Amino acid sequence: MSIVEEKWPEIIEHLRTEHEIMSVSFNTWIKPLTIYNVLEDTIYILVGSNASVEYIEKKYSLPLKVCVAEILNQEYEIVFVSKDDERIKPSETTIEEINYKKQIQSLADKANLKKKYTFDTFVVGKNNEFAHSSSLAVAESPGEVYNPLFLYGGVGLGKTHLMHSIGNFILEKNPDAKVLYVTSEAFTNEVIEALRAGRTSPEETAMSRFREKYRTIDVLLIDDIQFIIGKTSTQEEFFHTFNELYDAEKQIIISSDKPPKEIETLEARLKSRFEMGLIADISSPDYETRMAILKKKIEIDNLERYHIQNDVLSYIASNVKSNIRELEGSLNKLIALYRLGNNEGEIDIELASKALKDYISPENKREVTPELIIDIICEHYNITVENLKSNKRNVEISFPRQIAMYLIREETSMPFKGIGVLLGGKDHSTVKHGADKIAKDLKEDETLRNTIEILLKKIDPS
Ligand SMILES: Nc1ncnc2c1ncn2[C@@H]1O[C@H](COP(=O)(O)OP(=O)(O)OP(=O)(O)O)[C@@H](O)[C@H]1O
Repeated sequence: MSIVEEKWPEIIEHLRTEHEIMSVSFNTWIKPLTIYNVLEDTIYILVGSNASVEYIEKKYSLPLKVCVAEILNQEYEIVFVSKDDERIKPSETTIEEINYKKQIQSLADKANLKKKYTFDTFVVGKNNEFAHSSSLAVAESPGEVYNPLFLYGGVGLGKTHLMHSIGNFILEKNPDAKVLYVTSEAFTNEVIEALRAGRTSPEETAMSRFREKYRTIDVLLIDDIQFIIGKTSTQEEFFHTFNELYDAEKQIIISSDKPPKEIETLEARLKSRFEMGLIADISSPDYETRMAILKKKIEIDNLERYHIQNDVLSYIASNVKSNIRELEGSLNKLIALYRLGNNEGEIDIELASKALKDYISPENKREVTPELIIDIICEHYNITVENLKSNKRNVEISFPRQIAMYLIREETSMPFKGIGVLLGGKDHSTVKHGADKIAKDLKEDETLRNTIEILLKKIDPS
């Protein structure tokens, strides 16, 4: 049973309470809905024979999408289908294809790979063509051509996307390959945990399990290596992992914000290892590439129905220049604003300029604002901003929320009261308690210190 099916009763209950759906409506429209299938980021929902797909789509598609994201912490497209819909009468081959896709999906989950990041969805421009072709070569012949492959470039320019594309490509061609994508934060935290467990248990089983896990991999992708730098024990562990994998001709792919020689605190022996393979950089995209990326995103996310005109896209592409994550964020914000305004009229430049307000400051320089901190925390923990601002108490949400309280307080001059308002109406004492708790835990908890250090570098990379 997929996680979506497992959580379905909770999702519709959440929909019922959040949207105050009357029981007659709930029983007529929502209760009979069943999950037909979940493929990648799309949930196919079967509508009962007495209901109209169009009606349910119009009325409940968006609220349901939001509830799914809130409960599962992941966004899905929702597609309603009726029993006689062509899409659910698969031929023999499509059943096979579906099963194959499901198998690949579960392998990708194990490898920590996001299925949406593939070479097909990556737009190639002058800024990234070398990194792209090197990545493709590595994906086609892992361990054979460029080892290690070292990708570097500024924030939000597609390094992670390319790494996942390599991993997904390899798994698609060879489902038996042992692929593992890991951020250097996760790697560091695993080292810290294994060392801690080793100190309390004499057999040091945690450390040997850690080594066993990392040294039996065929393809190791390690993202944002700059964050392990300066931590002796982690560098040491990484050095040994690297050597073992390299000697066994296993593929290693590393990303960083700088080339190895410019990472000052990187140990010389690691620097020279990284320089043994191929180093490829990604720079900021030019205008044409930015336009192509916006168009690709419209295609992938099925946003054609908003009929966004070229002049509006061009306005976004001309103003958001140096970070593709922000380019995508501007488009999402534009659509969110349009929906909030009851979808009236056309999406025009005036609306686009409102959407861009948070993304560009006068000199196109990024300021450390509370909103930026919230965006970074949500992305880091893979949760939605709505969830962060909600009143949910589960630790997956409440912990990042407390981190937000702490970091906004530390990094901006916003008072507790203002932070509370920004975080969905929390009161002064809740915010103070959250921020104080993180400050206190930081003194004892090395893993938390590592995480906060990384978040701070993401907030202000300079
Ligand atoms: N060439 C591209 N084509 C399509 N989408 C892209 C491209 N480059 C980046 N993106 C998108 O931009 C967003 C940010 O990219 P990504 O997370 O890969 O950046 P990054 O370089 O790893 O950033 P960070 O330094 O923060 O780790 C992602 O949603 C990604 O899909």
